[in-house]
Amino acid sequence: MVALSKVRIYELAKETGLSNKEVLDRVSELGIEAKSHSSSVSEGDALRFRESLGKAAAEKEAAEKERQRREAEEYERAMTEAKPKERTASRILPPHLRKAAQSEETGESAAAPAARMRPPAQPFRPADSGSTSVGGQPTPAAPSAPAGETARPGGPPPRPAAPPPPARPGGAPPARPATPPAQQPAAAQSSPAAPAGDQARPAAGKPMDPSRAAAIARQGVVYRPGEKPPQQQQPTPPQQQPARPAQPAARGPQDGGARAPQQPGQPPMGTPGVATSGPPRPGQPTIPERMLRGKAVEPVRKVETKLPQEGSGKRSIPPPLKAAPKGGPSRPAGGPGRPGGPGRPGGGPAGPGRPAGAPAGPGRGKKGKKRRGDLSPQEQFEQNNRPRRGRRQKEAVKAAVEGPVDVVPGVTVNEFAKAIGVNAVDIVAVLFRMGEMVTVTQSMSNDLIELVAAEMDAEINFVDADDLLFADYDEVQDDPADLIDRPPVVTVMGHVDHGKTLLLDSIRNADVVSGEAGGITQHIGAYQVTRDGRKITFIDTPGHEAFTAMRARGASVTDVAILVVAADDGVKPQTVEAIDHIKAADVPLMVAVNKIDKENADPVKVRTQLTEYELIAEEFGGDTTMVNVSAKTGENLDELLDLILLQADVEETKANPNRDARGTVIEAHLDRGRGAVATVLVQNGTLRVGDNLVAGVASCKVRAMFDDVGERVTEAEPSKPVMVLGWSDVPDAGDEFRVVDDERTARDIAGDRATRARKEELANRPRLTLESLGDAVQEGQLTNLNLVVKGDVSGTVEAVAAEMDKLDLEGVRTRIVRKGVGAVTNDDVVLADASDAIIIAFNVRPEANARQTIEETGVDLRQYSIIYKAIEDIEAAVKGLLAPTFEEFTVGRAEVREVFKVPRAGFVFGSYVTEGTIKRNASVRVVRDSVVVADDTIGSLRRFKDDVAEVREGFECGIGLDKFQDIKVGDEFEVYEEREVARD
Ligand SMILES: Nc1nc2c(ncn2[C@@H]2O[C@H](COP(=O)(O)OP(=O)(O)OP(=O)(O)O)[C@@H](O)[C@H]2O)c(=O)[nH]1
Repeated sequence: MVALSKVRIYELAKETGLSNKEVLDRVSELGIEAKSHSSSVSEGDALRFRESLGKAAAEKEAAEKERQRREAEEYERAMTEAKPKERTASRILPPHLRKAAQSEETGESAAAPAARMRPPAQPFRPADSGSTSVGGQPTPAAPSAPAGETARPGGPPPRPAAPPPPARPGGAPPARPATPPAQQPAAAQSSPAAPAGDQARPAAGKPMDPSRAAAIARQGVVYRPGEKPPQQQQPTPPQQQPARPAQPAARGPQDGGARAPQQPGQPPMGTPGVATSGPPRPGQPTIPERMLRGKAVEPVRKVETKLPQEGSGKRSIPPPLKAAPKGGPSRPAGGPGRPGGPGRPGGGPAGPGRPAGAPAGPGRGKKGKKRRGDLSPQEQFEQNNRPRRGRRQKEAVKAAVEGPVDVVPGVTVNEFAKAIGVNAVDIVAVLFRMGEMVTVTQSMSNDLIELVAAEMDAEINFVDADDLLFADYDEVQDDPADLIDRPPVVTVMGHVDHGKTLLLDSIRNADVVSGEAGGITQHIGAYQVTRDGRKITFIDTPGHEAFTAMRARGASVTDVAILVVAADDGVKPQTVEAIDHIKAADVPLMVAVNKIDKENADPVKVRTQLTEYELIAEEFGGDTTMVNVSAKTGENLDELLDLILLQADVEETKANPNRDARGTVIEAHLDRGRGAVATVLVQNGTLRVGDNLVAGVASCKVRAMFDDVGERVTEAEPSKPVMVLGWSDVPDAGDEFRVVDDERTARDIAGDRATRARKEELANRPRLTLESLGDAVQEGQLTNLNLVVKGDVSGTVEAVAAEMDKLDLEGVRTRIVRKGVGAVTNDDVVLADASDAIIIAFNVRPEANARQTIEETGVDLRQYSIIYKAIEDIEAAVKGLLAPTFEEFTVGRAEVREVFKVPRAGFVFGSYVTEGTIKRNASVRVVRDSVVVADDTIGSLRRFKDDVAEVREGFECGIGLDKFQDIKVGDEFEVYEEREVARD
């Protein structure tokens, strides 16, 4: 501490990085008298002033350090424990995606990514005011100055209360030795000497991403409001370094994690070559950045190689460097692995790059070292942040899973990403480039899945969910010894009134009359008759509609199709349709030429007509069995049955009764007394009472079974139709039923299917939107326009509701199904979905879960801030004249984590991009607690010290707004743009 009796204002300004005016204002607030920059205050007052700045920052930093330390540990542990692929997937998930992932994974794996998102071991250092840095003379760093020497730049001695070197910048005011620019490089170098551990402990107590604020602050981009950091020097922006820092090396510190602590006397911004141990520089990717870059192809390897650095600050300290080979231009030693190294040669010729002989930091990929070494930091930064195209994209988006991947149609982006071993964010990015805005929880169409797969070189097979579910069952081949003949299953089809029903009845009645079956005939959708001791199963719903409906559901139960053609009527349109369906199903066909008892019957003509459809009777030399019958008299019905059995012999209809049953629901209905009942046809295995079934979205524990004559049975062998009781719900005809292990499994599977079915239905259901209003009105489909109105204040809501009521919409009546104050809630969306309503939101936004439901349901949410605009839109929409061909799209969201005040530049809001992309000059709304509080433009966008055009999801940035400055931590920036949309 240097005791000074008097300190001038300008000295304090220089020391703290504030402008003279700001210092004056502050001392004035503290009741200290000072008129101008040359006024002096007592050392005691100066100390009060410094403390007023540094106290809060110091406490904050301490907390931040502790948190980051924990995160760094967690990160390392996670990286060590996690399997490569898991790491790949989770690491790069931003917080809001991590949350989704957490629901699917273990708490630990979900937590790991969180830690990974922040650069570890970065104590928060309030940015230096920049007064020195901005104008900082790019003094070449003392090339090979010994660490010790460099550590203490010759600059002015630290201020009295200066904290120990490594410690807190933002901390005590005294902490800042106002190091003259020229000496700062040396100061920075001192940092390597500091215990790596210190640095490795991330700072931060900020509940919200302190590392980000720290990173930004360290870069001298922004400052904490009201907490002017003590004279913390800014790391030199790479681009200002005389000698280009070798990027890979420059990244070392970060990668390594255990950074050399930053000395109070850190090099000022602008000082070339500084930054070795300092915060990440523009060109230096933060950990999340690196993760993103490395993710898809070799994410694990990349990170793993860096990890050692991170934690190796202590275990692999390379020997101090005298001089980097080739005078390594500013290869910042800062790597954790070289705490003792002469930190940074500020670009000096003898920059202590990698210690001689020291192995290249594991964190430096070959590529980085070779290809990026010649890039300036700025170039490298741009390369890091540019949209993934070309080589980088190619690397980044390749599927990590080799070989074909089974994909169930309708998978979400998250699920698909997991399946092919990439990060969901990559898929979102790929789709974004294709012009598709999707979120990770959204389902992908098959087309999109194929496109993404092609883009990422993933080989995929579309599979049915059930195929996967019951793959084990299906893989078990029946032992031929277990196979027995099963009754053929017959379906009757033909033109209307040609006698299908009578034929079925006659066959059955003949059978009943024959006494081969007892009990009272029950129409359960199918029945069995016996002929010469062999059974035949008839589906007793005639006509090809049922046959087709079943086929449409994937059911294939028919072994033989009987085409009924009335001999007195010949081939008719539905005869032809039936032929087509039977052929399409590739089912053996027999023709029953019916009504031969009638006088005008002409069976030969029928045969002749059928030849046109490639059905040549055997007696004509063809291979189609045709029998003349009379359903009325029963003539030749026995022959028909015999021929059916013959056909079955040819087809070899066999099954294995010694396994769990599977089959098809023939029909089902809700019975008043017995609940849901379904007739099922067992196609393989044996169904027993007590079995647990799942069919479509229904599950069943078989309570009881009845056969086609009403007899209670305890089991049903192959081809036996039985009515089953015990269903949770009414399954659909054509649903396949399977036996599963237990009731819970059955319920779960059915529930999953129901959810999936609902999603599919919603995805395919045309939603009422303002764009589709006109058409709906014109088609007479819409007479009531339901609206849900939400607003920020009740006055607005009432005004909107009143205006909507007054709308003259040409016969369409508006009906406000709900109005209220506050954010659009999930329930609002559910209500809108159920009532096919459009949501009008005035200055309010949907809550997170509501947003998700909107995505899932497709409910149209319209956000307005001007009432007449809403009225105009709805009026125009009803008239089918909705003019705007532009629609507003939210392109990104960012959460404000820190607010900084930059002298002469206003406020900068340290933010984390939670979704999409934040773009400079883009329109932005400030949303606070789901309420829009401002509409503005992004005036500045920075990554560290660099102005950038855009910042993507998962990255931190500093955002400046053109007008609105009253931003609070926790506010959300909703960046939007208007895009031309195709009108239906
Ligand atoms: N004479 C005679 N009449 C028959 C014969 N088969 C059916 N019919 C009569 O033809 C009419 C239609 O018979 P259905 O069995 O209802 O014909 P369908 O094909 O089931 O008719 P849809 O159910 O409307 O498609 C009835 O009046 C039957 O009595 C037959 O072999 N001889």
